[in-house]
Amino acid sequence: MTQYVCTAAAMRAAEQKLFDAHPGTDLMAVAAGQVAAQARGMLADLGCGVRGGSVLVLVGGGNNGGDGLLAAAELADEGCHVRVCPVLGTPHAAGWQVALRAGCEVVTMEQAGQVVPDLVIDAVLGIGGRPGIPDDLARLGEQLSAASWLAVDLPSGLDANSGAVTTSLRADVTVTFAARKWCHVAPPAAERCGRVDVVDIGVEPGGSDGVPKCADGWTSVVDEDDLARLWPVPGPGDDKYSRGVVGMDTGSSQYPGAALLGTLGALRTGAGMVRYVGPRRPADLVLAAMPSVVLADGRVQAWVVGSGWGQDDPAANGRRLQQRCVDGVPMVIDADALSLLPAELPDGCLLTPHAGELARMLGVDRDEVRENPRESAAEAARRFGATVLLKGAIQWMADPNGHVVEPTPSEILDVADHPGAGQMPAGQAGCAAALPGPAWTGQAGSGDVLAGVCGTLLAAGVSAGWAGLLGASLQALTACRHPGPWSPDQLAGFFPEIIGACRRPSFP
Ligand SMILES: NC(=O)C1=CN([C@@H]2O[C@H](COP(=O)(O)OP(=O)(O)OC[C@H]3O[C@@H](n4cnc5c(N)ncnc54)[C@H](O)[C@@H]3O)[C@@H](O)[C@H]2O)[C@@H](O)CC1
Repeated sequence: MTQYVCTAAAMRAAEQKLFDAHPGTDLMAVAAGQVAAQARGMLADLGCGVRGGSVLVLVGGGNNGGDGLLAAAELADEGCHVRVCPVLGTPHAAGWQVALRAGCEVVTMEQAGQVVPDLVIDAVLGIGGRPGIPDDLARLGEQLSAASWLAVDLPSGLDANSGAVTTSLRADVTVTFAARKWCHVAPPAAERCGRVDVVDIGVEPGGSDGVPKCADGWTSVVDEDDLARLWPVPGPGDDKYSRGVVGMDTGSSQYPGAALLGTLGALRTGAGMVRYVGPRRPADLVLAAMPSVVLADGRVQAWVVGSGWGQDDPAANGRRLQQRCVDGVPMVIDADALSLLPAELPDGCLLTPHAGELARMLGVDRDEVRENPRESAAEAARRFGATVLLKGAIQWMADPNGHVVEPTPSEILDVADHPGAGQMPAGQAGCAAALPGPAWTGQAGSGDVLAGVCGTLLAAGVSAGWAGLLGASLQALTACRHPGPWSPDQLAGFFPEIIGACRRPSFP
């Protein structure tokens, strides 16, 4: 099911809403109970159990430390040998008293580094943490690396609102509250979180009106289950036409590689047929590399245009784009075609700019797009009347109405998975994010491949919004499964394996 990812501010607002509705709620006690439950499970998995186990709780000066102290007290009450170690600021006063009363032993950082416990609970910094940790804490983390680590809310030092990393602790398991934060899903931070368990503490996702909206910091982020559920798979009655014919009008004599990469993206993700209609040089290369590609013009269910056109002859590019608009089928409009958009596009088009291209489309500075990616994508979608997938570390999809209301998980579940999979419910405008991938995918040619993948999805009848989200998520997931500097064409070579595996019922 599509997951919601929230910002730290959104989480605080949701907590506040709960406090306003139910004054006096002791959320920290509930959160601590969940932390203690996780610790019990981890100690059982380690074979020592709570009574025979040893736990070290690293405690910060805020509420995250308070969670850790109350969890420490619960475990000590149950006979666990618990040491608490204040590492930053002054510990939460009430939590400290409770932990001491329960018999927790207080140790300094130096003492903590001398004995490796079964389990370390990292309750130093949570959503209130600024990125990075002091050197002595990083050293302690290394000294105790042989222990199992449980992070409360997030490994200390990560930024709740991004996948960026500086110095941080690492966890085998992270227990977080109500919803994932960006550091739990976006690499490379996500790799430091271990397994992330989202637990219910009574805080409901959503802003003041109870609806989880991008504008309030709640984003639907595609996950592997969505890929498994929504990727179009041919049935026994399908043929190449019903699966979808993708027309590629990409590449140029100067940039023939874009034609090859996009066509590869389309072929490796299930297009029934790919027609390539670009210039002679790329056409020869495409056919030599992919003999199933048809070079003749003809009926298509979606066009992919713009990748590798070059910018030498905008007038010719404009005519090229116009020619493809005439068919009236959905199009993926990429790269050099993005600056030439006509006043009216066919229904169901997907624009795939990166930040620089989106800045040019909107006539704003690139930094403005970088600082407000979601809003910029929404503005472009509204202005150009097409769905926008803004490429980057977090890939935002915005629908043409420029609204930021999202399909709810139940609405997503209702869609048939082929064809027409993932149609957004009528009247619902969407803004959501693709599953984030590693930074390795930020390389020349990735966008060309992605355009072809999205072309296959559009041709299969998937809506533009979901085509962008699923295409970008497939590329991210493939790069996660094959970490390292694989080139875009090599990653495209793994697409069939990833799609095949995720469609298997046993896929986790
Ligand atoms: N608001 C609530 O009622 C709830 C909060 N909960 C917990 O509270 C946490 C948030 O608590 P806080 O807002 O107190 O924030 P944190 O406990 O995450 O940290 C805030 C404290 O750390 C200091 N600090 C931040 N970054 C630092 C850095 N890089 N180096 C040194 N010091 C740094 C700040 O000055 C502040 O004193 C959540 O992550 C969660 O664990 C849970 O108990 C659920 C309920």
